[in-house]
Amino acid sequence: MGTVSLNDKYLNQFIEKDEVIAVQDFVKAAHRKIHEKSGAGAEYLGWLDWATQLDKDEVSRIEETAQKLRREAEVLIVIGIGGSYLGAKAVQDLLCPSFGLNKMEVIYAGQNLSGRYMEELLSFIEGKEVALNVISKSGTTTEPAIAFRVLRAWMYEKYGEQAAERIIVTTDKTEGALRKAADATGYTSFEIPPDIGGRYSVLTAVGLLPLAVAGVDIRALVDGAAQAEKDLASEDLFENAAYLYAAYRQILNARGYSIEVLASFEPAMSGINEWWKQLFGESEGKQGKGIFPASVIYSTDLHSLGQYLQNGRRTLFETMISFKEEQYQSRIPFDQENGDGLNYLADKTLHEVNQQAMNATALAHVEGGVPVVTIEVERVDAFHTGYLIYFFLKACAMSAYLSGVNPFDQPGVELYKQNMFELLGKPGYEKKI
Ligand SMILES: O=P(O)(O)OC[C@H]1O[C@H](O)[C@H](O)[C@@H](O)[C@@H]1O
Repeated sequence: MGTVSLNDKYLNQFIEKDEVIAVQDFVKAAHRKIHEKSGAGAEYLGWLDWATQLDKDEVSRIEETAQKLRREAEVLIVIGIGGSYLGAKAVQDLLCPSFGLNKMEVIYAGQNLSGRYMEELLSFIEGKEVALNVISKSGTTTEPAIAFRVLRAWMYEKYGEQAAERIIVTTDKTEGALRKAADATGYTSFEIPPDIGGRYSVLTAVGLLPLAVAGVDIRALVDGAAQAEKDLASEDLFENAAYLYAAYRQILNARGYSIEVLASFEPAMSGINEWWKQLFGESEGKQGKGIFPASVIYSTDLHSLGQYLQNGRRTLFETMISFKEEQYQSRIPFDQENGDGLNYLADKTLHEVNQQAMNATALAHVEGGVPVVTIEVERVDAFHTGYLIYFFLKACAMSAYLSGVNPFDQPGVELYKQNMFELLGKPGYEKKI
């Protein structure tokens, strides 16, 4: 079965093979850091073989809980921020129908502090059967904690003590306020492994429970990641597409291409774009280094940011995601009048036209001085999505180590929190502003 591969035909005029060969030794050294767990942040490498090690009983428990929630609720509100929601939302966006065909709605809260968002969400759930899945590894993040407080009050108002049956907690095994709440109230709970950081956690209960509720085949998702784990285990970057992608990124970065634009021709990829931005942005953006992760959805953005990509500052490179298989057969009809002049496309599928839009865009951008690398994904399904996720996790760890930073911490996220606590008068935070 074809899976996920790298196509570098548009890169050849930007990168010589010798340059790639020259980074091979660095890749091997970073590979050892990952596989021998000897690099910075090595205590967060639990994701590396998670998919093959995952306890199948835990998957069954997730599926049973999901079935119960699907029976008892019409809406699941997933409360979380960053790595505690982006992965589930990404996979849901990609695999579930775009237009409300799902019987069970899975929606998100706690990823912002907008009063408007909360008010509209509360009106939306009025009169509906609701369940909550509150997700926070630390159990102390302010945004989801506030959302949980508001929504938990709503749940107890509606269901009384029975509300506890409809609240699922996903958090650390022993630490944090959420773990205490789960232990004290008897909420059903799932553990986030201590050796898997938030942005690497989509294949744990963090992502799997909401996705199972949304109707995603979570076993196939995990199987895809397990396949990638096997396929992407070589230290040789010519045999490991994730490492080759990481090497290309760093070679380009060293030449001043410091912005990477992840481009898809499939609107359902917008969630993956956001997940990918957190993964690479938090992993690499430190010590004054890092490739800035940006994203576009085409054709939409060909008619807005496309101009910049074509003719703006030449500091960006583009990573295009292409889905090879034609899974949807929507065709352009023949029209007798041909008033719009589109009969030359009659009987072609939208997929065919979209593929040509992609080829045309890549050619144009290369001509405009933008290096383009393509990640080809065989088809859109749970298996290939799991594979793609693991591909990016492994590439990200490699790329961060190649640039000399710890892929698994995010020290810079703390400063705004400190300032916010000071401004809001949180006990224990001295005024410096
Ligand atoms: O799961 P939590 O502990 O609530 O953390 C949620 C998010 O918090 C911060 O934003 C971190 O920078 C992220 O890496 C993390 O994913």
